[in-house]
Amino acid sequence: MTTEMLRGEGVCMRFGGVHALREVDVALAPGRRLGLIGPNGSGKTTLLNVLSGVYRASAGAIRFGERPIERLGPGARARLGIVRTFQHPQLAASLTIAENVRLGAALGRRVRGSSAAEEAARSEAALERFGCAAYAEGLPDEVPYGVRKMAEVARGAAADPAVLLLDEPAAGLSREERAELIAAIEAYCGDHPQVAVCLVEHDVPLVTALCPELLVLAAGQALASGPAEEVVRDEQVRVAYLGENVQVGSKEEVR
Ligand SMILES: Nc1ncnc2c1ncn2[C@@H]1O[C@H](COP(=O)(O)OP(=O)(O)OP(=O)(O)O)[C@@H](O)[C@H]1O
Repeated sequence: MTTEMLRGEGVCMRFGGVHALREVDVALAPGRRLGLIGPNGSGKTTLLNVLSGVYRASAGAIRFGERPIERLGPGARARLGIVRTFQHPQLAASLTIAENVRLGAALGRRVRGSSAAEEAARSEAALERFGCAAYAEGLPDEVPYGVRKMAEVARGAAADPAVLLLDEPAAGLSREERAELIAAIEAYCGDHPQVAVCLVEHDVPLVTALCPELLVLAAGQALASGPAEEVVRDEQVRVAYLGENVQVGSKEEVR
């Protein structure tokens, strides 16, 4: 089990004249559940991309434990156990849902040298947990959108990650599907207490039901971070993003 912390320090990302991230610090220690919130275009996806190696930061340091990993691409970072999911499922169209999830498990196998039997067990468990088992032999185009979204998370979970970065896994899901997803992520977290999870999500009651801590981005900058109850009361956060009536959610309320 990896016990390294993924850390971004002073992370900047520019796209031409757009400063998507400005001097953002983030630390994902083992077991941390961090909700990443903020207005549209505030830099949440960019931060996940920079942490997972999809983008190379314009400035700042990314470390995994003591090791600088800025130069590693997404594949190499995934092999270290830094795994991300995408808002729009990135499933291989020619592979079944089960085969897609097995790809995730195979990645975990390369990371940790686990056996083929362990890899198969992780795939089965992830398919079951994230409600995909009944659709396992379907192609992504043949299954409902909600199943594709769940399969995207299942594939990440099957990789046996040290750090799991989830980009809006609940976006576009029905109320029932969201409840199912929350229950599944919650159960996954309960069974994997060492995994650091960073969840990007606009629904604040949902994200705070799963994550006791929040990092708020606004215009690429960290506006606030800390315990969710404090962050949602923060005046700047309310003005920039939340408005007046947002409360933290409990797992029961969002079901
Ligand atoms: N590949 C890119 N090229 C140019 N600009 C980009 C690129 N990716 C992101 N941006 C810009 O960076 C800023 C942050 O975008 P990002 O997608 O990270 O925001 P976000 O907080 O995830 O938004 P949303 O909640 O809408 O998903 C935006 O101004 C966006 O247009």
